[in-house]
Amino acid sequence: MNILEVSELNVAFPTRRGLVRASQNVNFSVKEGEICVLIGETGSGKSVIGQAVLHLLPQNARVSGSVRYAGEEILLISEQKFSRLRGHEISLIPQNPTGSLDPLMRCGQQVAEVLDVCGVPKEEHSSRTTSILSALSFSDPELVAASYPHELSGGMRQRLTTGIALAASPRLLVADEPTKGLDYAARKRTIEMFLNLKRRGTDSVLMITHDLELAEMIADQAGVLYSGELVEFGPAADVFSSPLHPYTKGLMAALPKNGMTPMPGMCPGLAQLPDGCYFHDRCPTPCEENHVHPLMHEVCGRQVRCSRC
Ligand SMILES: Nc1ncnc2c1ncn2[C@@H]1O[C@H](COP(=O)(O)OP(=O)(O)OP(=O)(O)O)[C@@H](O)[C@H]1O
Ligand code: NI
Repeated sequence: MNILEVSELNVAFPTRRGLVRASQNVNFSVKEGEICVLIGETGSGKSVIGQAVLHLLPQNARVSGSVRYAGEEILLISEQKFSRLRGHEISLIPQNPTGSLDPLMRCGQQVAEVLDVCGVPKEEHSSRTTSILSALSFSDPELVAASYPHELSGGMRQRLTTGIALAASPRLLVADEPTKGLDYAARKRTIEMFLNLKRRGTDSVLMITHDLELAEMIADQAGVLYSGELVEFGPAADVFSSPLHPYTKGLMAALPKNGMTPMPGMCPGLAQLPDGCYFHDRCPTPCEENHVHPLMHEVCGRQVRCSRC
């Protein structure tokens, strides 16, 4: 069953430079128990998709299309209706863990507070908190539960906010750049934590990240965004091992294990997008005719937006 279905999602921002088309006709879905990762360069429109799913887009955003959660349309429903889903059904791992923690409350209590709201009996709070913290790769979960946020490192705080998001047993977890700004050790722990979730196999996750190594390790499905559009979407193992779109090929070639070959050029401005292929100017194998904008089509069980594929 699909826990999340995004169809024909369009998000645009009116600006002085013109209409910034941050998300264009985006289509993808996430199955229950699956980890779906969206990758792409800065400004390609990854976070905007997460914000649309979580009703976190700014007021001035022009939004159209459909986002279905467990079969129910949620994109343009009232904030009052959406607030019943937020936290319990759909939970966000915030980018800034420090701002989302209460500095005066012990970490275990902050997890237990969520358990309480979700109706978990008081006598189970302590054992449930310990098991949640263990799943997050904390070597001493009891000690973490008894600590205050300032006593933890940045990486530990990041994992704790994930624990708080998981405590409500949400059916869908959205994580935007969970390894951003973490040092080597903290990033390693965070990756371990997501690998634990993957092994558990019950959590549905939409992850947005620049971290291609993390994406490759944990994703079941991967979507590649370029200039606000998906250019490739399909099983992550295939996308990483045999990319089809020339942009995906360029991203993979830039990975350290593949020789770190940088991709030349820049993506076009989202307020002045060309009519044809957005990747045309950077493409190592551009098509001769570039009048028609390529559509997503199926190739080898994947969706690809390239007229040469
Ligand atoms: N409120 C806004 N007003 C105008 N433009 C915006 C607004 N929010 C986002 N954008 C633009 O939309 C585009 C997509 O932004 P988004 O944050 O989704 O990119 P991203 O892929 O998540 O990038 P990063 O990897 O840097 O986080 C960017 O060009 C951004 O400048
Ligand atoms: Ni982002």
